[in-house]
Amino acid sequence: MPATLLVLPRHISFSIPSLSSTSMKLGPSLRAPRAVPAFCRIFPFKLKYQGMLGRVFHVRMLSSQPYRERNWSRPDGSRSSSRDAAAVRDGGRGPRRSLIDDEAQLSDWVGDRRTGSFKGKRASEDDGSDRERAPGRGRTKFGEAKRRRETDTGDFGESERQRTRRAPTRTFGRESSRPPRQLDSEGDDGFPPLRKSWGDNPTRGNMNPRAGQRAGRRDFGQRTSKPRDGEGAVSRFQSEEERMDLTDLISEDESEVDDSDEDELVKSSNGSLPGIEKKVAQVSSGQSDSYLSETRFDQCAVSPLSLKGIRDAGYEKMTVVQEATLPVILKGKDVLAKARTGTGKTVAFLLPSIEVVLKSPAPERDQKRPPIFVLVICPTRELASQAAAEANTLLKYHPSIGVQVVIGGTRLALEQKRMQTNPCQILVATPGRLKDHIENTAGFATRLMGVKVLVLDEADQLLDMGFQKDIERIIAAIPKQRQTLLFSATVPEKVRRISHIALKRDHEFINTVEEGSEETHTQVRQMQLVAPLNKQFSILYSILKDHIADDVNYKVLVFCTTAMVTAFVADLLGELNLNVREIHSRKSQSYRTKVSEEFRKSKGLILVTSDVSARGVDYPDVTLVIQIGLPADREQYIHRLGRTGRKGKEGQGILMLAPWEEFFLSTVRDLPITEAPVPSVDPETKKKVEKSLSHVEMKSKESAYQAWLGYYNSNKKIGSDKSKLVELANDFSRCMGLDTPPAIPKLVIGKMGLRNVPGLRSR
Ligand SMILES: Nc1ncnc2c1ncn2[C@@H]1O[C@H](COP(=O)(O)OP(=O)(O)OP(=O)(O)O)[C@@H](O)[C@H]1O
Repeated sequence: MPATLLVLPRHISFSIPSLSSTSMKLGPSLRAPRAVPAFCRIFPFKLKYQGMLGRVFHVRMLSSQPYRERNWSRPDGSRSSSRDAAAVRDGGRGPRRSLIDDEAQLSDWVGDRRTGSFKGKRASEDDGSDRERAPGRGRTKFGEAKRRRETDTGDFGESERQRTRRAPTRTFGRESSRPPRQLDSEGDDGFPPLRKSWGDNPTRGNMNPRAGQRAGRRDFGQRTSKPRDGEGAVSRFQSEEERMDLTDLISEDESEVDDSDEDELVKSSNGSLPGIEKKVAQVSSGQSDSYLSETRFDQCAVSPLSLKGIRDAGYEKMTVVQEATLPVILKGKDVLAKARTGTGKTVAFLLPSIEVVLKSPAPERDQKRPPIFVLVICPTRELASQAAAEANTLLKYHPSIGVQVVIGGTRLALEQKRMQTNPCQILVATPGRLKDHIENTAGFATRLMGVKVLVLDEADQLLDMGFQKDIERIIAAIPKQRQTLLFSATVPEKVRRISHIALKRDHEFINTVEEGSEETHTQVRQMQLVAPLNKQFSILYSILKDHIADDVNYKVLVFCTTAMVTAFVADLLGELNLNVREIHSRKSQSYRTKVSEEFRKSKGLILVTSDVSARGVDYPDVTLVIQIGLPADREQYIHRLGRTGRKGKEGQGILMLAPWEEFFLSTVRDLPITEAPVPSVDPETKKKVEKSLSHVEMKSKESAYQAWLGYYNSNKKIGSDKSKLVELANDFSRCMGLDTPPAIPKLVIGKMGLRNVPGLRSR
C-alpha cells in the first residue's frame, strides 16, 4: 500500500504555532532574542541525515568458499510453485492481516474502568471482535499464569516483588564498589521537598561530568565507571498487565524480604565471565557514529538469492555488527553480540540463520511435522512481527522457506492452522505464546526438536528476571545441539554471567561498542529536565508545540511509565488538539499493529507509548523521544532513546523527571545527558492545559492514578516509604485535576501492601 494512503490527514483545525506565539519561555538565564522558538535554542541542530561517514574497524574473516544454492526441490523433483512462494511470504506477513482484537489481557477490574474512547484527533479503536477469546485458552496447565502469558514483558506466575527479590541488587567488580551518588536536591531518604516553587533554580547542578560537551569533544580515555545496575529503578520486567493487574501484587510480608542474600549469591559467583570476548570497535568519528562497515554483502559467503533479497532491500554495505558477527556465526559458533540501537542487528542474526535453513534437508512432501530449524524469540509482539517482516524481505528469492510468527493477542487456532498449512522453517515468537504452542499445539514439540539455531533478540531482557524461567523452559524443549545467538544494545554484566543458560561456554562475545564510549549515539542529543509534577503536563505541551513549530516533519515518541498513564497522557494531548496516537498493552493487538504501522509510515505525528515500544521497534526518522517519569532502569532508558538516531541519523531525547525521581540520573551519569533549562510556562498555556485536563474522562484519571501507584510502589526507593508514596500519588492525582484521589478497592490496597496508609481512599 502506498505510504501516502496510510498517512493520516492532519486535522483541519490543527495549526502549527507560529514562531512568535510560542508559549514556552525560557528562564531568565537563557532568555535570548526570540528569533527562533525556545525549543530551537534548546536543541539547536536540525535533524538531517548524517550519511554514512565515519571510520570503522574492519573485520575480514569472510569465507572465500563459493556459495552453492540449495535446490529446494520437492521429493517429486518439482520446484515450489509461485503460489507456494506467495503462500510462504504471506505466511510471514499473514499475522498482520489476520490478527484479531483481543482485550483478554485486561484484568477484570480494569476492564470495567477503561473507556477505550479516543479523544481529539486520535483514531477510534477497532472494536470489531475484541472480546473473542483464543480457543486454546483454558486448556493450559499453567492456570492463573495463562492469563498473563500473553503479556509483552513476561510474567508467568511470579509477582514483581518476588522477581525483584531474586534479582541481583549489585553489579560486579569496580562498578559495584561505588556508592550511589548523593544528589544535592535529595533529602536523606531520596525525597526532596514535594512542592518546589516553580521557576526556582532553573540551572540545577549538572548530573553529567561531561555535560555540555558535544560530539567530538569526548574523552574516550576516561571511562566513567558505570552506576549500579537498576539502582532504585522499577524493574522493567514488571509487565504493564501486571502493573495494573493488582491480583499479582504481593502481600506485605513478602515485601519485607531482605535481598542481601541475593547480594551474597552474586558476590560468590564473581569470577571470569564466560565466553571469548571480541571487541570490534565501532569507532566514533566525533560527529556521528558510523554504523556501516566497508564490507559489502556480496563479499560474503551467503546465498546469491539472499544477496538478491538484500539488494532489493537497499542494503549494500554491511553494518559494523553484521560485518563482525557474520563470519563467526557462519562458522557455527554461539555468539553474544552487543551493538548500539538501530545498527542492523536483526539482519545480523537472520542472514546467517537463513543459511542454516538452506543447508538443512528440505521437508518431505507429506511430512506431518516438518522441523522448525530457526527459532527467534523477541520480548514484544511488535518486535516479533518486525523481525518476521525483515526475514521475509531477505527471503524474497527463497520462496520455499517459510517464516511464521506466533505472538500473544491473536487466536492460537489461527496460528496453529497457519503453521500446519504453510512452510515454517523459521519461527519468530514471543515467549508466552511460544509456551502456549508447546503445551497446546499437537506435534509442535516434535517440530521444535528440529531447531538448529536459537536467537534471543533483546537477549538481556529475555535472560533477566522477567523472562528467564520461560526461556529456560523453552530451551528445555529444543535440542541441546544447536547454535545460539544473543543480540542486544545493552548487555549488563549480570546478564553475561547468566548467559550460560542459553550459550555454550566457548561462545564469542562480540562487542561493537568501543570501550570508553557511550552505549548511546553521539548524534542524538540527550537532555534531562527536572520539574515538579504539577508543571509537567504544561511543560510537555510546550515542548511538543515548539518541536512541531520547529520541524514540520516531526515524529515524536512520548514514553510513559504504565499503560494506563500512557492512555491518560494520550487523552490529554488529544484534548490539546495535538495529532496523537497511543500504543500500550491494554490495546488490542489489531489496534497495536494498526497504530504501529501508521506511525512507521507517518510524519507529523506523536505516539504516546508504554514500554511496548521501548525495544527494537524500528520507526524511521523519529525526531524526538520524550520520557516522562522514571524509566524502568538504565537499559530501558537507552533502548527508549534508541528509537531515534537510527541508521546514523540525528535525533533528540528528553528525560523529564520530578525532583524526587532525580536519583535516576546517577544511573546514567556516564551518558552525555545535558541539562535542559526548566521552561517557564505562560499563563495561557497553563490555562489551556487545565481546561483540557478537565475534559479528560474520570475513568482515565482513576486508572492512571491506580497504575501510577502500582508502578512506583514497586520501585525500591520510592515504594519503601508507603506514606510518602501515597502523598506523591495524591499529588499526581491533583495534577490530573482531581480534588480527591480516586478510591481503590480494598483488595487491591491489601495486595499492594498499602493497608492503613494515610491518604489512601478505599472502596
Ligand atoms: N546493511 C544495512 N544497510 C542499511 N540499512 C540496514 C542494514 N541492515 C539493516 N538496516 C536497516 O537498519 C534499520 C535498523 O535495523 P534494526 O532494527 O535491525 O536495528 P537494531 O540494531 O536491531 O536496533 P535495536 O537495538 O533498536 O533493536 C532497519 O531499518 C534495517 O532495515
